[in-house]
Amino acid sequence: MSSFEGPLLLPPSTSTPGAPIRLAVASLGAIGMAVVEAVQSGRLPGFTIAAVSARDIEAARARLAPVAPDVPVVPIAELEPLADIVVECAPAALFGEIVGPFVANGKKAVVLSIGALLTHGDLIELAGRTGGQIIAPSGALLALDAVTAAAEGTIHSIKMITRKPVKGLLGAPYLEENGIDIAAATEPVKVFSGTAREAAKGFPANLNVGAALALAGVGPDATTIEIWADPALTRNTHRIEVDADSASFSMAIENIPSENPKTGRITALSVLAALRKMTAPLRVGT
Ligand SMILES: NC(=O)C1=CN([C@@H]2O[C@H](COP(=O)(O)OP(=O)(O)OC[C@H]3O[C@@H](n4cnc5c(N)ncnc54)[C@H](OP(=O)(O)O)[C@@H]3O)[C@@H](O)[C@H]2O)C=CC1
Ligand SMILES: O=C([O-])CC(=O)C(=O)O
Repeated sequence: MSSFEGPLLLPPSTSTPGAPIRLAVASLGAIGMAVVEAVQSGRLPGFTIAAVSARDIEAARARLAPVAPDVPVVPIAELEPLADIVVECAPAALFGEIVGPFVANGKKAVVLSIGALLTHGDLIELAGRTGGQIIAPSGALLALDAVTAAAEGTIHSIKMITRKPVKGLLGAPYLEENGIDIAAATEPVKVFSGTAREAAKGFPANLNVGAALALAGVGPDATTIEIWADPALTRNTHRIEVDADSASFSMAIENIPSENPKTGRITALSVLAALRKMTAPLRVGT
């Protein structure tokens, strides 16, 4: 259930026709900073960074200074009036606080903490009532185009096997709650096998891709996830295996970590691609 308890069903606010689409970025970690840098460098024509939120406002101002010195850094609660779309790329616990005001006002939210969507169904319903939209880009995963297409028919089974370097999994609540110590692992260790719902709860900062796969396909209780800690790996790898009445496919991605070892570099690029598709005269892929 969402913690958001703000105003409901306000009329959508409109931006001036022809004006750039105003983005709010919450927060300024590996993904947020990469998005800000790309927009500021002109890689995404038609968009502007209107505001950013951060835990440490002064530190964020210092980080922005070389690329976006004029962009205001404000508390999360002040973002919505300043922007048309929010890019949610903060810790999952802040999801409702960030996304709620935008969808309540009929606006779009591009969300990365997709695991949090499994407990914020109310915000999806709210967006349905206000005309807002929650957009979950492919992020660090691949093949969601084929999974959504297959889900229009019947998917018999869907599974993801994730293998990460040890530092891509350290600190996950599931490991701590179950006394699983991977810090000294010298060979691959299977640390989890279960549903996407259980994986999202146990690995909230490490496995948003499992929730994305579940939401694209057959839901969090029918999607199976296996997680391995592999000390020999340098990349976060995800392999998905789908058996459907339209096709069978298996695909894998090897993500080069960003400055945050839990997060693949491709994730921020996926946000840019999703934003670009919103206004592009040609859209490729579902
Ligand atoms: N959908 C997908 O495929 C993927 C999703 N993700 C998810 O995207 C989200 C962002 O990832 P990433 O950029 O790598 O994360 P980072 O840890 O790099 O950044 C998170 C940012 O949030 C800030 N923050 C922490 N607490 C607060 C607070 N109370 N108020 C405001 N800001 C706060 C942090 O500030 P500080 O540095 O001061 O702590 C940091 O700047 C995460 O939920 C992650 O799990 C990541 C990868 C792939
Ligand atoms: O899903 C996530 O949160 C991050 C991830 O696995 C990746 O970047 O490869």
